[in-house]
Amino acid sequence: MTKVIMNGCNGRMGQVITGLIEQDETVEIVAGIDQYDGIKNDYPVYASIEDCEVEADAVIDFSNAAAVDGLLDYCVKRQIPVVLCSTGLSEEQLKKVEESSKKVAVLKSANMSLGVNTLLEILPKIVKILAPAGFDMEIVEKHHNQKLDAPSGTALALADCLNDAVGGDYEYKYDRTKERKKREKNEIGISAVRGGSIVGEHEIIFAGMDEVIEVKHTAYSRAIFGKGAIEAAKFLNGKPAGRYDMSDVIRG
Ligand SMILES: NC(=O)C1=CN([C@@H]2O[C@H](COP(=O)(O)OP(=O)(O)OC[C@H]3O[C@@H](n4cnc5c(N)ncnc54)[C@H](OP(=O)(O)O)[C@@H]3O)[C@@H](O)[C@H]2O)C=CC1
Ligand SMILES: O=C(O)C1=N[C@H](C(=O)O)C[C@H](O)C1
Repeated sequence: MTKVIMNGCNGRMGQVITGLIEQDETVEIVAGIDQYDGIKNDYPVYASIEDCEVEADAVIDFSNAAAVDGLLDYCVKRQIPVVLCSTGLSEEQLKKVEESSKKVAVLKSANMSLGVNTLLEILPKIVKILAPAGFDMEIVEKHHNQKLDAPSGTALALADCLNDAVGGDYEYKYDRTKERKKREKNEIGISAVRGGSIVGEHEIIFAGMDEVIEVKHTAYSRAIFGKGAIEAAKFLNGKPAGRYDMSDVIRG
């Protein structure tokens, strides 16, 4: 049995995970953390993680970037592995993730779905052929109108994946309105669309001379992220300090 603290338990993802865990006998939510107290859960809910002294094997976090510093301090202090899913982290916070992972097990992933993590595995092969052949690379992501961060964490992870595959010299372009000049070869354009209830779409466009390849992932429900996060919590249970990612979980 993996005992989980759900950080952000009353949010969209927190509630999806609460529902999924009710159907799974190998995992249990022993406490939730959320400032919003308008939802009745079958587990105790604390307004602040510092107040939670419940024994747990892992924390699953779907809250927001502002909550991440306190969360990492808590997990290091109490030696509880953490599945970190909130996006929009600053450079400083990313460094803190790295530092914290020297003291406790940290799995950080901007996208917990099998589909996106499979894309991250296969994209390098495509990029290594198309980028040297002169194809331009652009990413378009679409999300619901409640999302706080832009571009999405997944779009940035996809851009890093493309960039790393071809030597890391590409520049990310989020806005082309400020300058009047042609597109540079070493750019990866990243565009964010926000509207309605779109769960999440990520499209990678490889545009060459007279031909275009589009690789697209569409999330039709939040369950795909929830399932991945639960598997990640089970995987981290008992793991030593270190940095883990979804490829570790998928490969077992
Ligand atoms: N890695 C992945 O696969 C995915 C990542 N995400 C990311 O997860 C995060 C949450 O997404 P989503 O569930 O849609 O967002 P929601 O806003 O629906 O849920 C977040 C919840 O966390 C609460 N919260 C805010 N501050 C804290 C805090 N300090 N401690 C505990 N809880 C807090 C919020 O309360 P209040 O509303 O009062 O602020 C809210 O109830 C986002 O960063 C999103 O980008 C989302 C889906 C998939
Ligand atoms: O906020 C969301 O909803 C999502 N956020 C993640 C991101 O920023 O990439 C993952 C997913 O696309 C949904």
